[in-house]
Amino acid sequence: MGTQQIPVVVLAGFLGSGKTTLLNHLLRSARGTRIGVMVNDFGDIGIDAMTVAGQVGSTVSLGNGCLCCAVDASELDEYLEVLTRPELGLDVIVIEASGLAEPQELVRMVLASENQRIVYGGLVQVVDAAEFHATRERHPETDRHLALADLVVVNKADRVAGQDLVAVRDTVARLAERAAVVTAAHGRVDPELLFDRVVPDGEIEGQMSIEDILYGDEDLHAHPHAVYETISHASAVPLHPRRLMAFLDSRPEGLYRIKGFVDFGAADPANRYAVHAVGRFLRFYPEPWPAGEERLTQLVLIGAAVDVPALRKNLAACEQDGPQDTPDEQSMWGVLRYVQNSEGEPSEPSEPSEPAG
Ligand SMILES: Nc1nc2c(ncn2[C@@H]2O[C@H](COP(=O)(O)OP(=O)(O)OP(=O)(O)O)[C@@H](O)[C@H]2O)c(=O)[nH]1
Repeated sequence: MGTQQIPVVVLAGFLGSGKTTLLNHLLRSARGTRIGVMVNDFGDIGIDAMTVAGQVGSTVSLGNGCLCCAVDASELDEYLEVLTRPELGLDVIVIEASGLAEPQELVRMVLASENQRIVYGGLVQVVDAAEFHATRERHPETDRHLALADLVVVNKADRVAGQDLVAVRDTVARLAERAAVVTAAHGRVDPELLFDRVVPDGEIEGQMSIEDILYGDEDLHAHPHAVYETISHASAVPLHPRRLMAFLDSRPEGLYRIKGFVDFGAADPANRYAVHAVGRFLRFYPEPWPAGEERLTQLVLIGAAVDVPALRKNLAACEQDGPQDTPDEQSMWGVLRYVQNSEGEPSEPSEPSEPAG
C-alpha cells in the first residue's frame, strides 16, 4: 500500500467469545507482518505469539482492567506513540478491548488520536456462536455493539450444529447490518481480512509455513463457503472521480475492505491516489506517480456475502469513457474530502463516515 500509516484494529467481543484466541491466531500466522498489541493482560498471549510480536515488551501491557474506562484518549496516544516508533517497524496494531469495554469508546479514541502515523483499521467484533442467544438475552447491549462493527467473526463454529450456526449467522448479519460476517473456529480467520500481510524475504506467497503445518486451517476446510470474496481490478483506463465516489458512497454492506491505487487521469495527472477503506471508513492518499511507473488503477475489494458480478460491473462503470468523458478538476472535490490534510485531520467533513456510529 502507498499509505505509510499503520492501521489500528479494535478487537472487541463479549467475555470469553474468543478475542485472545483470535489474536493469538493472528500473531501465529503473521510471519513477516509485525503486529503490535494492546491488551489488558499479557498473561493470555502465548509465548510463541510474543516471539512473533517482537520487542514490544511490557510497555503495552496496560494491566489495569478495562482499557476503555481506565485510559483516556491522551493515554491511548502515549501507547500509540510507543508502538508507532519507526524503529519497531510495526505493520498493524491490534487493540483488544476488555470484554466489558464499550467498543465505540475505543473506536472514537482511535479516530480522535493525533498520531499521524496511524489510521483506523476497523472494529472487529467476536461473537460466541454457542452462547449467542443466551448472551443477547442477558446483555441487550450486544445488539448495539454488533451494529457498530465493520467485521463480525462468529466464532466457536465447532460447537454449534450446521443449521443452528446458519441461524446465528443470519441473526448476526441482520443486527450488524453494515458489517461483513464470517464464521470461524478457534479464531482462525484469514489475517488478510484485517490487514495486509507482509510476505517475508525468501518466502513464496501461498507457501505453507511451519505454523500452517502445526496448526492447520481446519476452519477453512470445515466451512469452505462461509468465507469471503476477494475482487481484483487492474486497468490502464483511469477512473472517473465522481463515479468512483458514487460507487464508494453506495458500497454494499459486507464489503469490508478496499485497498490499492487509483489513476484519475486528467483530473489529476501528477498523482496516484492510494485508497484505504474499512467498513464505512474511507481515506485517500495522493502521492506523485513514481517515475517510469505504468499508470494503472489497481484495487482489491474484500467482502463477505457480496454480489461479485455486480461489484465488478459497477466498478467497470467508473472507468472514463473516452475523451468526451474527461473529468475536470472540480470533479475531484468529492475525492479530496477524504484526503487527510497536513494537520493530521481529514478535510471537511471531519470524518468521512461514521465508524463509531
Ligand atoms: N470450542 C471452542 N473453544 C474456543 C474457541 N475459541 C476460543 N475457545 C475457548 O474459549 C475460551 C475463551 O477464549 P478467549 O480467547 O480467552 O476469549 P476472550 O474473548 O479473549 O475472553 P476474555 O478475555 O475473558 O474476554 C478459551 O478456553 C478458548 O480456548 C472455538 O472456536 N471453539
